[in-house]
Amino acid sequence: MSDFYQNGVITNFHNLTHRSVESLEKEMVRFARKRKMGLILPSLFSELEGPALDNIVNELAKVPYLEEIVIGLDRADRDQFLFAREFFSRLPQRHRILWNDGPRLKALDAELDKEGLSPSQPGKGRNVWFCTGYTLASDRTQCVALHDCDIVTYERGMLARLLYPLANPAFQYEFCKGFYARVADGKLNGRVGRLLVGPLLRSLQKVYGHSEYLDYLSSFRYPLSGEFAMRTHVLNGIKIPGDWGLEIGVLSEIYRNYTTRQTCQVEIADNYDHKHQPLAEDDGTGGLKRMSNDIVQSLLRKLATMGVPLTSDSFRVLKATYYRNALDMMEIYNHEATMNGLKFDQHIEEAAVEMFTQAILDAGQSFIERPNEKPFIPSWSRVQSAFPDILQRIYQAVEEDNNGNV
Ligand SMILES: O=C(O)[C@H](O)COP(=O)(O)O
Repeated sequence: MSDFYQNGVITNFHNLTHRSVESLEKEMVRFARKRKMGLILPSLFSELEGPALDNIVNELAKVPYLEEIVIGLDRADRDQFLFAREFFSRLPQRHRILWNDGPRLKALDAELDKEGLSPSQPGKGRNVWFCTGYTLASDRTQCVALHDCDIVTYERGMLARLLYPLANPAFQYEFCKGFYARVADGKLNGRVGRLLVGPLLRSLQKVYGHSEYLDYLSSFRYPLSGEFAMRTHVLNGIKIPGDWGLEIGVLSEIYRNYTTRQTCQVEIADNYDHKHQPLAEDDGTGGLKRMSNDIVQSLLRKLATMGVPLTSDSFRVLKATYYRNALDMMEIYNHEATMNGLKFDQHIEEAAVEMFTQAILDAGQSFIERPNEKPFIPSWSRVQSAFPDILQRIYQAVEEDNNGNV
């Protein structure tokens, strides 16, 4: 059983009673009469061939309260898209697949690009962005959740818990973030969350001074979790980074647009495991090195927008402060692992910290050299002012891809 600690910044929902999924779903079905619910699944075609997604789809097929499922499919050719249509056809809920690499969506993307409104670099952020556009166009839901497709420990109670705070009409929340402990195979996982983001947030406060924004980010127990949910109208006004800074970027946008009383986090699972990426970029996706660089850049760019003066000298101080903090945290995790009878490999952990230290310097350097690079993807409200019919056209393209000839 979890504790019932509240940090005083945002609301924390814990799993105190291990309430059954059936009991939660019964209530969710009732809520769905007033607040219809959707789900966005950003996916790579390769995930359709992996072990996790098959189980996720089987679990989702049993969910009785979902109005719509929007699947963003990246890196799929025509045959793979047709395979995906078949793969997801067992879902009884209304569902649509966005074939991001297909000719219809690519043509729309090219039009947006001419106005500088396209999320140029491919990645999860871009995939999610198009799915949010479709969700707004479809206009069938009042709240929408999002989760990754590589969760090997998925069970549908995670989704019910994630959506509950938004679905309950008696609650005032606009945004909800999932948290859990990433413990699997007898060890602590979540290397970037544990060894980069946690100590970096503390170090930023030390180097640049106290900030309510950093307090807010630090109050999330798993700021990098890919599981979050919001009221659908929130999607209109948020600008997200197109890369691995997506999760932190979304938290920052929520901070800018809503009060902390409208923000909550919920414990969604007892244990969680997912696909692990290598530290360095030897698998073509950039590994944790690219991920950490994107995350640090997203944080730095946000701090700059808040008037924090970022200089090369301060990055060197930040690097040294982070390194000390990270080693201290590592020792704490070592003790945590030992007491819980888990393995702890100090060499692997320290190698990760060294890589993250370099990522901080590299991200700082990129920020100084190219302050305008990696801009946020524009909000849908801006895109609609340039292309008033864009949402209908995305909707139409997706309908044709899903129901017609491709
Ligand atoms: O959450 C994280 O820190 C990253 O996604 C890496 O996770 P992993 O260490 O569990 O692979």
